[in-house]
Amino acid sequence: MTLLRARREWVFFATLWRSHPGLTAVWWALTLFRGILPAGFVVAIGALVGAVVDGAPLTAPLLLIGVVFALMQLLAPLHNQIGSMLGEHVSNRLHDRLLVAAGTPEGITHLENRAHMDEMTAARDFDLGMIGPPLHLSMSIIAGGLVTAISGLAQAAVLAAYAWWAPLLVGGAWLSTHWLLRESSQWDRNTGEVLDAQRRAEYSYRLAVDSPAAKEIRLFGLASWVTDRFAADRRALVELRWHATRLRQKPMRWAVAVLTTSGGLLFWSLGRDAATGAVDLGQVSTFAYAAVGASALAFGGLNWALSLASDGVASVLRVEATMASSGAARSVVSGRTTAEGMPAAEIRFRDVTFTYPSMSRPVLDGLDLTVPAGSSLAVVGGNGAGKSTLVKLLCRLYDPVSGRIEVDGTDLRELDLESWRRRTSAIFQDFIRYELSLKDNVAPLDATDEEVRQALDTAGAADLRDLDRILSPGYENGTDLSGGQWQRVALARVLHAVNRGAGVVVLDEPTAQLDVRGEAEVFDRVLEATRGCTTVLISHRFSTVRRADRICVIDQGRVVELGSHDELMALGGTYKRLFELQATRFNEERNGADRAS
Ligand SMILES: Nc1ncnc2c1ncn2[C@@H]1O[C@H](COP(=O)(O)OP(=O)(O)OP(=O)(O)O)[C@@H](O)[C@H]1O
Repeated sequence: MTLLRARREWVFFATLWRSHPGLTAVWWALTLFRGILPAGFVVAIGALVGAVVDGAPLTAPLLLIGVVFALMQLLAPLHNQIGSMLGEHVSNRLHDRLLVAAGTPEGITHLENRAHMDEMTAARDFDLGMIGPPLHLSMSIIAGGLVTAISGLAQAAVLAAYAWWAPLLVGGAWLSTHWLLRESSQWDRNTGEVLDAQRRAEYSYRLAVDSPAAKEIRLFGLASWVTDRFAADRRALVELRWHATRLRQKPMRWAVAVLTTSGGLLFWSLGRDAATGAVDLGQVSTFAYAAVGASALAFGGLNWALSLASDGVASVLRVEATMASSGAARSVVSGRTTAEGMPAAEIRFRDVTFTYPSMSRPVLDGLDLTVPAGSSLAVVGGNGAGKSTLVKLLCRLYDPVSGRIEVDGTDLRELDLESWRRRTSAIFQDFIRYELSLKDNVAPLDATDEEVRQALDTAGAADLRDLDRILSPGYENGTDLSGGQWQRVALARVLHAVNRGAGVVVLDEPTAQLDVRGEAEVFDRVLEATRGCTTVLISHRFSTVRRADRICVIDQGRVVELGSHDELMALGGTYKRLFELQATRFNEERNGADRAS
């Protein structure tokens, strides 16, 4: 029983039941009923032939044949409909569980780790039709297989009325063919090869049909390249499945030989008994039809659709288990101390070292840094220096590998994560452009129109007034914004959180897409609105950076310079060099523009 319970198929059927017991009960009842109908049909045929031979009334057998025949025709579409509804229920339930499983871990490592991503790919695609039919369609293929199996068994049972050995002969042949062809009904879709092809196919598909990549794809003439990649990956998937589930020649020959021999023996015996009069003509008809019907078991029964569907369900459940137990996914664990009002004194990075799980070299390597509460700190450094990583640690999307981040002397890991995240607000370099209304883009959770407008005004987006307008041209009355407008909306999101009580503000390249005048104006307003907050600003624009109370330069995972703009200029180090380089460029460009005009 334990072995049975561990089987994917068992888990699949148990999931059906848990998703909708009522529909599952009806689906099983119809499966059973449709399965035994063919046995009723062969018995009715025998009764009709017997009545003709005996000259008995034909009404009852004819009526029976009519009823059975009508039921066989009517129940199939009804069964498919119920199976389809049940499939929808199950996939909705599994999608819900998958979203919860993926969204529950506090950190984001699980979404970046190869092993977890493999599991997520397998789980997420269970219903997308990328490698097999979606669940609502699979249900009728699975039902078809079960009906064939039950009908074969029922007709084999009818054969028991002829001879005790007849069902054993048919059953033995069936078991042999299934054993011989066992490889053809199985496909391990969770191999790295399959999952990579699946992920690539899905990605190529999205590149081709989603709008973000549309411009580049056209401009670089990549349309057919993307289509070809998609076609190749799909073909690879189909081929992988074909190789796994195709009927193999040698076992197939053996299966045919076994079936021919067992069928030959049965019909030879039936013919001999009919000739000697041991069985009458009606019985011969019944047993002959039953023998043919039972042999359908040989190739029918449980099929690849069940294997695929069970695999998909098992993947979702496995993801749940991984998310609940995996060290990587749960590495960020909430503490208990409330972060209300923090920081009152300072945030301090103490000897912090951090390495991404997929990398061998640390990004931050013994970094020490103190940010006084209520002050602003700008972080500068070359590309890949670790600036964004620093603020991701501050937001506790990851935890340091060693060292600690302290808020007023308390390790960040000891703070209640929810209250710390309420205290923190951030705009990341790759901020999200939600395909939602303007209001939801600024304040996805509850907020008054007035609050949203105020945040938009401060972020320099006062011209965006229609809060209900969806920011995607794909919707009725939807629209799109320019890059700079989007950035102002994302800034408004941060400012709204500040208005709601966030005291730590992370601004990762907040003005990269604003024009020069807009940048100065918006940034002044943002500084004003976040006065009193502890602000960490990352920017390559020194005109923005110099406004911060203090500036730190990061190199090789450590702070190499720290001080105010004037202090760092006086120091004459990296900051001064970078600042002057940018200022010279800016002046050259401006002079060029002046001369041109
Ligand atoms: N999720 C990740 N997984 C693995 N490596 C990562 C990840 N994110 C960043 N890195 C690597 O960490 C290093 C630091 O990245 P980070 O984004 O912190 O740099 P940055 O200083 O913000 O750079 P930029 O100025 O280009 O934005 C880079 O080498 C990058 O390749």
